[in-house]
Amino acid sequence: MSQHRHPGAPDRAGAVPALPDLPEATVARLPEYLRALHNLAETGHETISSEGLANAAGVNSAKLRKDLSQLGSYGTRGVGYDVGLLIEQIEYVLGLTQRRAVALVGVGNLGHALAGYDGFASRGFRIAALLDADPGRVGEEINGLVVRHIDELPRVAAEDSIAIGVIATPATAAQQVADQLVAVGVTSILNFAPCVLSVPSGVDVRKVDLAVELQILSFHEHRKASQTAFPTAGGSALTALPGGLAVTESQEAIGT
Ligand SMILES: NC(=O)c1ccc[n+]([C@@H]2O[C@H](COP(=O)([O-])OP(=O)(O)OC[C@H]3O[C@@H](n4cnc5c(N)ncnc54)[C@H](O)[C@@H]3O)[C@@H](O)[C@H]2O)c1
Repeated sequence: MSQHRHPGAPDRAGAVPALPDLPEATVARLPEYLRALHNLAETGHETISSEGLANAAGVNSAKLRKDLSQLGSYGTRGVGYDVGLLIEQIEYVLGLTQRRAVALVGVGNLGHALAGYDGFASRGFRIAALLDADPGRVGEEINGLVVRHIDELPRVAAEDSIAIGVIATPATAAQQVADQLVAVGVTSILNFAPCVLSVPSGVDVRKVDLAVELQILSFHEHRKASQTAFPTAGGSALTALPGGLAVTESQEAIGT
């Protein structure tokens, strides 16, 4: 089967038909495919097999084929996927054909690191504004951008067509900042503060929490240690849980 354009690609008149409703897990893997494809393109690859792309992206090849088939991309038997075309298709689906302007609110330790990171531009994002409530930070220049006071958000949002707001304030201020972003029309928020935000329907919030990732790894470390610490005699080892519970090795300690 040959590769063809995504069914949701713009028609000749420029109208944008509805995109397919992709599973969240597929959407989460598309940026991994895109990163791998850009690396392949940079190293001179024009085509790539599904196995090759799956390896480069660190996913299972059957899953990759299923994900890409949902974009209308099947590759060509014996040849694989056209790297350039697939980049175009994924960038189209992810809405990366236009550079989206990002406002970063909270320019402390984390905000400084994010504002100074050059990698966003190559992935389709432009940090357009840095905002903070601390007058001591206002006026500071980072990576060519001057930190402005959060009170200027309405003007900044109008001038720079802010599409995405990034919150890097303490958790105590995050809800207020989210409300301010929503009030100026921002409908996508990336929240680094360790708290749950309440937003109206139609506003998408993604949360990044490295501590949660570490806790998940801690669980796996704990689980591996429990498996080696209690060798099985006759098939199933007993692991003590707080509260006098016990589970066999074959059960999950969390989520059963
Ligand atoms: N997600 C992660 O993995 C991760 C990692 C590190 C830190 N964090 C979180 O990121 C946030 C920032 O951490 P940090 O170490 O940079 O803190 P920080 O105290 O150095 O910086 C916070 C900044 O937010 C500003 N601020 C406070 N209230 C504000 C408001 N209402 N409007 C605009 N700006 C406001 C402060 O003036 C300050 O400059 C915290 O919530 C922290 O828990 C998350």
